[in-house]
Amino acid sequence: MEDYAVIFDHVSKIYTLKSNDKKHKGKQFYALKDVSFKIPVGEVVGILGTNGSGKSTMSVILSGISEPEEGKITVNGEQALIAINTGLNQQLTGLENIQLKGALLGLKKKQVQKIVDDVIEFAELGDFLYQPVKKYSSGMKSRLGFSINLALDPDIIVVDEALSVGDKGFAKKCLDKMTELKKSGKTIIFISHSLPQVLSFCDTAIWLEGGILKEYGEIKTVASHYDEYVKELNALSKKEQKKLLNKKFEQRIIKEKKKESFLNRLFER
Ligand SMILES: Nc1ncnc2c1ncn2[C@@H]1O[C@H](COP(=O)(O)OP(=O)(O)OP(=O)(O)O)[C@@H](O)[C@H]1O
Repeated sequence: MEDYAVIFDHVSKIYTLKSNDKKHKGKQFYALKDVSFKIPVGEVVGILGTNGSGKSTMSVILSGISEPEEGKITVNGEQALIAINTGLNQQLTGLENIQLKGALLGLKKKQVQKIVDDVIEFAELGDFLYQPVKKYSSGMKSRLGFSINLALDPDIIVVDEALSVGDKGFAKKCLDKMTELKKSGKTIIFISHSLPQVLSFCDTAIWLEGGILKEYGEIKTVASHYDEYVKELNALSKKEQKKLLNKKFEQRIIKEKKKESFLNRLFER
């Protein structure tokens, strides 16, 4: 088991629909349904899937922010999520955010100072480090979040679209850093809408569709199947696409339990 960084064993995540449509509002549905896989230590895995397929849900579960309703997750090592929205406190300055994170993790003063030094060097925020985060651009927030989480030196790194914001120069710097971490044997789970980025960076891929795991395997194979699927989907008219997606979504809604019939109860006895 130690050979695996992450094990998902029949994991399901259930959300309540917030939709305005009266038919479904308040009903529960599967954001992830019965997902099982094992990620070996040191593997770099891409998560692929169209909009709403469950990628971000997977990232919050993988990083321990949210718990699944069904199934079991085993994580061997410290994990960290690097995302656009990294849960930074908007009222606090960049520096105070680092200190807060350090305090929450129970780090010593020296360890916190090391993180501050690393962030100053990597995030290139200059004097903004002493400004409230609410004054930051989205690129700056992502730089701060990325740098803090990297400075914590986690064993398992979950990257959720964070590399797609900010300027090209910083995105390249992040990608270089990720490549360095990949070489050092870290387990990386990479969520991105960009198929070329996933293809060039990952060893394997998990393809999610409608909350279900469609495929997990060698990157080139999964990426080509996914690409074929997206092309087929895009070839449909907008009306057909909508109809298909609605139909697929209906299948994720949890139907209310049917009332146990008198006959069923009779036969169970
Ligand atoms: N907190 C929440 N409460 C209710 N529904 C949610 C919540 N978070 C996500 N969802 C819904 O769960 C489904 C899966 O969403 P998720 O964000 O995981 O998909 P995704 O693959 O990351 O999509 P995208 O590529 O558009 O970011 C979607 O239908 C989404 O609307």
